[in-house]
Amino acid sequence: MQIDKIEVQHVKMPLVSPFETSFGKLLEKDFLIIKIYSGEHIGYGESVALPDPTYNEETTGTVIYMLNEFLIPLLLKEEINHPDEVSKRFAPIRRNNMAKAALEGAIWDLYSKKLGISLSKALGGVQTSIDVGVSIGIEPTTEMLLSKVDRFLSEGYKKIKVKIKPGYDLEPLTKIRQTFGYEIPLMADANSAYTLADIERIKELDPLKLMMIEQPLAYDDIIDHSILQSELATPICLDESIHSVEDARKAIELGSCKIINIKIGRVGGLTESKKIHDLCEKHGIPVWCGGMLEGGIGRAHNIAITTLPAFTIAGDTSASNRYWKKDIICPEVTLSTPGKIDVPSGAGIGFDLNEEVINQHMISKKVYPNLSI
Ligand SMILES: O=C(O)CCC(=O)C1=CC=C[C@@H](O)[C@@H]1C(=O)O
Ligand SMILES: [Mg+2]
Repeated sequence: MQIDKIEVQHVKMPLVSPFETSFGKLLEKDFLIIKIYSGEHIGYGESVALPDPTYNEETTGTVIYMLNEFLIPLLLKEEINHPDEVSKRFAPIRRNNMAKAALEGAIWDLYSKKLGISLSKALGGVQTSIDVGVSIGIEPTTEMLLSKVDRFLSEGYKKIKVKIKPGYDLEPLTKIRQTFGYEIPLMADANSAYTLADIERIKELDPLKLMMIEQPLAYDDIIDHSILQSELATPICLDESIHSVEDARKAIELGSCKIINIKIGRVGGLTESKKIHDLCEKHGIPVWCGGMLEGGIGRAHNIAITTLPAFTIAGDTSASNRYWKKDIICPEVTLSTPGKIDVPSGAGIGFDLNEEVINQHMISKKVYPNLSI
């Protein structure tokens, strides 16, 4: 695939409502749109890094730096024939997975557009519509939390994920169970807010019969999680600790989790996501696609990977209007039937870009001509 030029657009969009986790509050999201031009086709990618290094070590700023100094020059060095070659080409560069995934995602989109097939099909996806859930931040009051749960349940979302932290855990979750019952698919995400010293407190959540508790312990741990999982009835789902198929293998071998959340950006791209999916499928570990409050391009990539068979649990990929007044793609992502998103059948990600929205929120744009041509 010949690359004619690469464009990186930096946009900043306000969220429809603040999103608070155990590590901070987000009012807007700044992110990068990657466009890779090749003949008559353009492949689209999105950097999902947050503005601050609080979820992981990357930020939009570090992604810009890595793209500029290392990854784009490496990508342009020699022709790529298949998207799987991108992660191999980037392998000498340590971590910076979200920067790598942003470019690799655009190459996957380009590749499937050149073949005239959907990204889902190019990845080996089988589902034509996917179950989706919603992630709810730490809310200022229990009433506000309950009203959000109520709204999202009425929209049919198939998984309600609630952010927790010490002091904001048992009580709000119990209130949700008392109000909506034990049938609703409820889980909690702690974003590493606890340590093993909190084991008794975490075990108090077991009677709530949560689908899972996501990343209760340190962002870089799989040892303590294995100890916790051996004492906890609730399945642990790892998010922050899994950066590669190797991490997943070790976590599965240690018994650190029973479920894995795959975020394309966190693991360095779609090729690695597929590898983690395949490994989990082999070991009977269900997976689901985590979200990073993506704009429409990232959302479209999430939809495509979720069509693989072991994605048996609804992911975080909610409709565009969960986060945006107007998304950067057209059509926007909507629920086709309650709690479901139809997988687009058009070539590549299957969505066009809404350039008007992008231009309205654009902070800067950089163009990289392929000087080797
Ligand atoms: O709806 C989404 O995109 C998921 C939002 C979400 O839960 C998260 C986004 C970004 C960082 C974290 O706070 C978090 C997560 O840990 O899964
Ligand atoms: Mg998480």
